[in-house]
Amino acid sequence: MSALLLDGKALAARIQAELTHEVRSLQERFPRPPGLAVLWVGDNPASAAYVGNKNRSGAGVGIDISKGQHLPATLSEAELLAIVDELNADASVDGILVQLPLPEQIDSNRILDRIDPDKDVDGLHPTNLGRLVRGEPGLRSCTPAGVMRLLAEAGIDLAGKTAVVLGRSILVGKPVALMLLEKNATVIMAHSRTRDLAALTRSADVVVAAVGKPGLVDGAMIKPGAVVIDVGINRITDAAGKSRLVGDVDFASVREVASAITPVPGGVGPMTVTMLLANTVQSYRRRVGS
Ligand SMILES: Nc1nc(=O)c2c([nH]1)NC[C@@H]1CN(c3ccc(C(=O)N[C@@H](CCC(=O)O)C(=O)O)cc3)C=[N+]21
Repeated sequence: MSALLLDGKALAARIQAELTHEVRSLQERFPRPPGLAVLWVGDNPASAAYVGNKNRSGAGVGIDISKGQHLPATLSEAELLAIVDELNADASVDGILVQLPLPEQIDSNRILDRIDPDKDVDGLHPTNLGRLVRGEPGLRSCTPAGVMRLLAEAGIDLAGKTAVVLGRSILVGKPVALMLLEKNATVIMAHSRTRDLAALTRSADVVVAAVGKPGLVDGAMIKPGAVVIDVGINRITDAAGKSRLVGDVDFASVREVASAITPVPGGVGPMTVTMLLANTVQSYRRRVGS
C-alpha cells in the first residue's frame, strides 16, 4: 500500500488565495498594504530558494516586499542592527525576517533580540518563543506552524499519539515539539547523540524529520501506518549529475510503509512561505487595529 501524499503545495495555494481576499478586503478600510522586509546577508544557498519563493508569493498575495534587502557577506553586526532598528521604526513594515544562518561575524541571537516582537513574523524573538512555551497566542515560527497546519488539514488527531522529532534546532525541532505537545502528543526529541534512533522511530505514530541529512529515515525505521513529515531541504547532485532537492526521508521506501507522507519539494516548504505571509497579515491587522 502506498501512503497518502500530504500536498503542501496545493494547501499553500488555497491558503494564499484566502490571504489574497483578506488583504484585498482590508485594503478597502486601510489604504496601506501589509509590509514584509526580508533581510538576506551573504549568499547562503539554503536561503536562495526560500527568498525567491517568498518574493513571488508575497507579491501575489498583495504584500509589499520592497523593504527587503540582499546584503553583502561582509556586513558587520552593528550595520545589521542599524537596519533592524530602521525597520522597527518604519510604520509601513509589519514583518521583519532575518534569514539564518548569518555570516560568522554576526551573533544571530543579538540580531533576533533586536527585532520588535510585534514584527517578528519568524517567531524567533525570546518573547514569542516564551509565549509558545506558555501556550499563549502570538507570532509562531513558520515551518513548525506549517507542519501543524498540514497535519490538521489531513485530519490527523495527535492526542495520545507518540511523535518523534528528529533535530533540535531553534528554527524547527524545538518549536515543533512544543506545538505537538500542545496537541497532546507524547513527544520524543531525538538528535545526533540519540542512541538507537531506529528503535525510537519504529515506536512513533508520527515522525518529523528536521535534520538536513538526505536519506536519514528509511522505510525500515517506520512503523506501518505512521505519518511522516519531511522538513529537510537538501540540494544534491543525483547519479545522472543533475542537481535536485531532496528531504531527510527516503521517499521511495517510506511511502510503502507510512499511511501519509509529505513530498520534497511540494510538502513543508511551500507551507513555510505561506505561514510567513499569514503571520505578516496577522501582524498588519494588529498594527492597523483590525
Ligand atoms: N530565519 C529563517 N527562517 C526560515 O524559515 C528559513 C531561514 N531563516 N533560512 C533558510 C531556511 C530554508 N527555508 C525554506 C523555506 C521554504 C522553501 C521552499 O519553498 N521550498 C520549495 C521548493 C523551492 C525550490 O524548488 O527551489 C519546496 O520545498 O517545495 C525552501 C527553504 C526557510 N528557512
